[in-house]
Amino acid sequence: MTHLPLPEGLAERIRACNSTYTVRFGVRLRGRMYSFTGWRSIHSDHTEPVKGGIRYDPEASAEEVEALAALMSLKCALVDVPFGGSKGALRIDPREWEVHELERITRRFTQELASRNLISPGRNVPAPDMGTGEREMAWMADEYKRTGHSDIINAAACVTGKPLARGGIAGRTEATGRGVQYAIHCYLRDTSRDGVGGRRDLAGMSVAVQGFGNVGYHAAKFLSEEDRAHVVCVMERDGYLYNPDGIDVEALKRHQLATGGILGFPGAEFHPNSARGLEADCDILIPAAMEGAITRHNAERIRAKLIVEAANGPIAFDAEPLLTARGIVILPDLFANAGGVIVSYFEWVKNLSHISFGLMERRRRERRNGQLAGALETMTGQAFPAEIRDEFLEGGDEIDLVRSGLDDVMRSAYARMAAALRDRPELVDFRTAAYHIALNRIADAYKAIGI
Ligand SMILES: NC(=O)c1ccc[n+]([C@@H]2O[C@H](COP(=O)([O-])OP(=O)(O)OC[C@H]3O[C@@H](n4cnc5c(N)ncnc54)[C@H](O)[C@@H]3O)[C@@H](O)[C@H]2O)c1
Repeated sequence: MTHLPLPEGLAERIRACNSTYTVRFGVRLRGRMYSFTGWRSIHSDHTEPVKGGIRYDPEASAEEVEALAALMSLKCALVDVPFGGSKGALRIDPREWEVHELERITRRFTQELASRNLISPGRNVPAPDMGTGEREMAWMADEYKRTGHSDIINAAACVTGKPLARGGIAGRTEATGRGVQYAIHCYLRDTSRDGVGGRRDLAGMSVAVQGFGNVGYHAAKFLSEEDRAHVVCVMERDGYLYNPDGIDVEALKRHQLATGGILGFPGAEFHPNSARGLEADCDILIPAAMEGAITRHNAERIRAKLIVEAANGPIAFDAEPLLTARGIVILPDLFANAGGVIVSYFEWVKNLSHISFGLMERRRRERRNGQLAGALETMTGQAFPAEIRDEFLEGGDEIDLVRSGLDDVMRSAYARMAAALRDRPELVDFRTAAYHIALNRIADAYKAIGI
């Protein structure tokens, strides 16, 4: 916080997590009792509700959850969504349990959280993260509704990332991957920077992705299908695939779903040492799996010109200077993977307002296009033929509203970082600029309420 003079004590106040709850509970499964440990950490409740995903991971720990909760506070402040930061985890390997067992465990975990106000539409709103998805969110929302702690009218807003049929919003599942794509677009549009090796068009650029789960798969899909980038390398737990001509992302997803891994995929060369894929020849590297993937041990061998942090904290603290010294640009996690929390905010607002966004968007377009059609008819003195008029008046759907909203918020956050970098030369890179903006916002909130 050396670039940000704060009143005495405030930096300390912001740095520390407000609270971290450990929950331990038992579930009777397979004829015996199994014990589970989980956490929900609240970093900063300067704005409520607090927000952050829940991950299912056998390596989860309280320290990791606290660090991720702090990152959520910064992320929300940077992109200007009105949430404080929180994060949760359950120490479990979801692949070891049947679906009906996972459901019982998740429902029991939800009861533990609900009894401590750690899941609540107005206080604390979880979302999916590593190892969880819309299925777990649907179970959580349903269980929350049944607890005595439920705010029944707004119960659906107690978690985001739900399936559409259970109060979710169009585009949430792919929102983080979509945000990664928009983050890259923002960077390439910025003419004050060099682009990627002097290039600004994603078509033909080579991309490597670590982690082919929710975030990694969607980012790879949009970049290859819509921007015509070549996804040349995909890393997963079992190894990495490399094809300099580009990997068929959809075919690989089908293969992964059918076999549980990427081994045996016919469209690329397989290498068993997964982490070596980080060093593959590519323009853009997208780590989208776990923390600390890039360390001081492999940083010197990274060949990408741009690293986009789709995962939280994929670059170790001491690896970053080694990368930036070589001119590698980093789009930091609090910006690059904010798409999830941004669209979560839309979902939360939708649940609380009890309004169908699709309907709203259709009405808005109908009004606007109706006025336009009227003006054109007056100018030309001719009425539109009925079928053309109908097509012209046809409204968009919820997904259009979500995408344009996400794009808007990402562009604004990027513009704030770029302006900070331009106005304050001491902020040397995007991460420092992002931290500066976010910490300022949080500090202002604390100063306003008096600490
Ligand atoms: N889901 C979201 O909306 C969201 C939002 C913001 C940030 N994130 C972050 O993005 C990252 C990925 O989250 P996700 O939701 O896509 O999780 P996910 O569980 O859907 O996917 C993670 C993928 O990474 C793979 N993986 C795990 N260990 C690996 C390793 N050592 N090498 C290569 N691959 C490995 C897994 O097999 C899995 O396919 C996490 O850091 C998460 O915190 C997710």
